[in-house]
Amino acid sequence: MPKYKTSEQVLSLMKDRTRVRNIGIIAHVDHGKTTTSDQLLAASGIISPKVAGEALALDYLSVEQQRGITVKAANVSLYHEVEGKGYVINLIDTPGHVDFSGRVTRSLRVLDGSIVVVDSVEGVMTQTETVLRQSLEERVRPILFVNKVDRLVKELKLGPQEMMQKLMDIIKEVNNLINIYAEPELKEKWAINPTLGNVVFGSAKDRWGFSIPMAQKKGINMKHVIDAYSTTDKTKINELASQVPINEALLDAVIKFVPNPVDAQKYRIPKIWKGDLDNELAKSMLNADPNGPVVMMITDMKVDPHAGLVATGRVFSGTIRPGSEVWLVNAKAPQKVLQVSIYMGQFRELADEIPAGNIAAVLGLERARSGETLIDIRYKDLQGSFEKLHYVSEPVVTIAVEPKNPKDLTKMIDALRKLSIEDPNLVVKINEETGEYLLSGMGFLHVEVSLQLLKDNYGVDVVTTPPIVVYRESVRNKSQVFEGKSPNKHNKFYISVEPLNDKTIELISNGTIKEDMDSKEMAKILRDQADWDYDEAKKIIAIDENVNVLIDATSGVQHLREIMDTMLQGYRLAMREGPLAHEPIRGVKVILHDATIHEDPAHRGPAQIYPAVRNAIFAAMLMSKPTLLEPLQKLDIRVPMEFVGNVTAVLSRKRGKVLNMTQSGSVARILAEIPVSESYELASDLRGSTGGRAFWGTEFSKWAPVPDSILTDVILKIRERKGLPKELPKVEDFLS
Ligand SMILES: Nc1nc2c(ncn2[C@@H]2O[C@H](COP(=O)(O)OP(=O)(O)OP(=O)(O)O)[C@@H](O)[C@H]2O)c(=O)[nH]1
Repeated sequence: MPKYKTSEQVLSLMKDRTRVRNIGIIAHVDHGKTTTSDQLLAASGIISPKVAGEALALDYLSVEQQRGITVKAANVSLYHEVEGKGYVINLIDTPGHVDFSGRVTRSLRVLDGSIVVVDSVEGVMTQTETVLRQSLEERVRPILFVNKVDRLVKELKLGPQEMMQKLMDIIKEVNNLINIYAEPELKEKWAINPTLGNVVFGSAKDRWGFSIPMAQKKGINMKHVIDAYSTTDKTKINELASQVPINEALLDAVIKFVPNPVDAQKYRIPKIWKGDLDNELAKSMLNADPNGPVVMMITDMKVDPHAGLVATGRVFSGTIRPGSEVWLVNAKAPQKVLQVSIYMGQFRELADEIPAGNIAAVLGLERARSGETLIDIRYKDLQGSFEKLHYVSEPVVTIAVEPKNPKDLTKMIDALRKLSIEDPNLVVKINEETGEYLLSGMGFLHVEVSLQLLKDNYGVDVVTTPPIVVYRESVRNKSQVFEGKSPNKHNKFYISVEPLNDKTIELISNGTIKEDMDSKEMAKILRDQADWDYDEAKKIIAIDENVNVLIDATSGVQHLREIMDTMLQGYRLAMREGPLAHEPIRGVKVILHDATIHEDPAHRGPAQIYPAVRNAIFAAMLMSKPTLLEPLQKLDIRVPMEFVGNVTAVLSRKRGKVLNMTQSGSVARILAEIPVSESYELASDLRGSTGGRAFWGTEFSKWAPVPDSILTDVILKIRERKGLPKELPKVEDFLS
């Protein structure tokens, strides 16, 4: 029977850090995360067990309900007893669709364990791999839940032996991924092993589940499962649900295998804290000390129509209370906490204090954004912050929006601002030339869902342009050195460009190389891992957000030091809008060889320096086989063998490429890549051509050059759309 607990009881338990677990449920889309969370919630006594499974309590946004997918990460604290001892489990629901993977990244930061849900029929899919990799990279320990075991009986009609075989295959695949992605010292320790009990088999929908030790203890085996599904009568299924309730199986495993915050922070802090590990802040975090200085990481921001901004995150050290004065490391601002609370589904329950190791909602931090580090104000001089959150996807689809009713403009701008605070992966910009509001997201679905939120939550109806895919500009050759002159002709920069190699791009994208790191350390990594010349690598003076680098190869140029900041700003501005189509530049190494700078500051202001730097970079780019890069999407498709031909036909019509194809039984698995620009109607085309028999997942794959055969056409179309002259840019445009 579920134990019903009040929020006070939960709060008091949170103070005993050995009784706390922070977990999330992660999975490929549709494998059953929400149904699973829901069963756990029902069992904790927060919603009635009768409606669990239908109410989908964590999917509380109406847009999610309409689409049946999880968009927001909702938090809830659960209560569970093992051997007479009570525990608090802070559960974060994470979205499965890849367009929302930014939220998965943020949720994982506050967790110590993850329940990886895998559909027993579909098995391990691309996003299972992605989320498991993210989990392991954050040192968040996985346990496995093989869900929808009923389908093995009802749909595949497997016998006990075949069922076990199928389940063991999934376990093998998961262990294989753990072996690839876990750090060496964790590979073995974190490998899953069904006989120990860190794998649960079950059906979330039918509310039963067991690990092997639990099944042995209760005398249940696969034959009982097959029996339960061999009649239309639900009695036996219900019996199973009361003998081996899913919540008991999963929460027992969580309490046994997910470390408590004190144990977890010992190995997680060295991984996620960027700063001295010997100072008081770090020491207190390593011990999850509730009496130490407050250190908290904010991973989620929500706009509450009544309460204002609600910041949610994990307290890693100290105890946060109303009145706590904290320093916001990124915003560089002091703020005062007004209220603290814990989550009970969509509601917040006020608390007097929340100690280290727990997840808290905090009011009063108007200047905080996702990713912010809060430090007790008395310790603000002890520098340090949490490692930046690395997102696996980038905003690649953009639409322009305007309010249906022009009177709603202010309302729309305010709503867009709030949406982008809540979802840092949603980028809102104004097109300076046209005055349009541009909304960029990680895919078509992400943008569509945001528009619906705009309507549902803020009452703003908008008209939009069709979605536009975002491109990047890059080069394929090394250029000669070009001279860029300032309008007054007194300042000159001599610059060449060349492509960065793939390894360098990877090191910058995954945060291994950062502008603010020690230049010798950076040079060493680039030399050892990316074939750089050490001396050249040491001269890198800027790395911009779109993955380009600037090298200062000059020597003894007079006055260069004085204009360095202006020049860097000019470089960054140039990288934001390239010469071909004003799309951001990516993967380019810019080398400054020489310069002449006017001695009088009056003649070398930004209005002179910016265009000079830009002209030299752009002229060099146009002479080094420039190209556009387009985002590609990875597809993982499962389809009955007889439809393989139809699927590949759809793919090839959309400039797609099959990367790999394997067969298991009568089902084919096709891994493919297609340009995002071709993916707009992919869903209906795939469904249409397979009679609805294909299922698939998508994921951002990479940036790749637009084929030469359509390059000019694509450039001209973008230029036209942006109101630029409808002709290809020429080198002369940038030479004076
Ligand atoms: N047969 C069967 N279906 C299930 C089971 N659990 C969940 N489902 C169904 O699978 C579908 C997806 O379940 P969700 O819980 O919404 O999946 P999710 O992973 O949360 O999906 P997103 O919210 O889109 O990320 C729903 O139609 C569920 O009813 C199960 O144990 N057996």
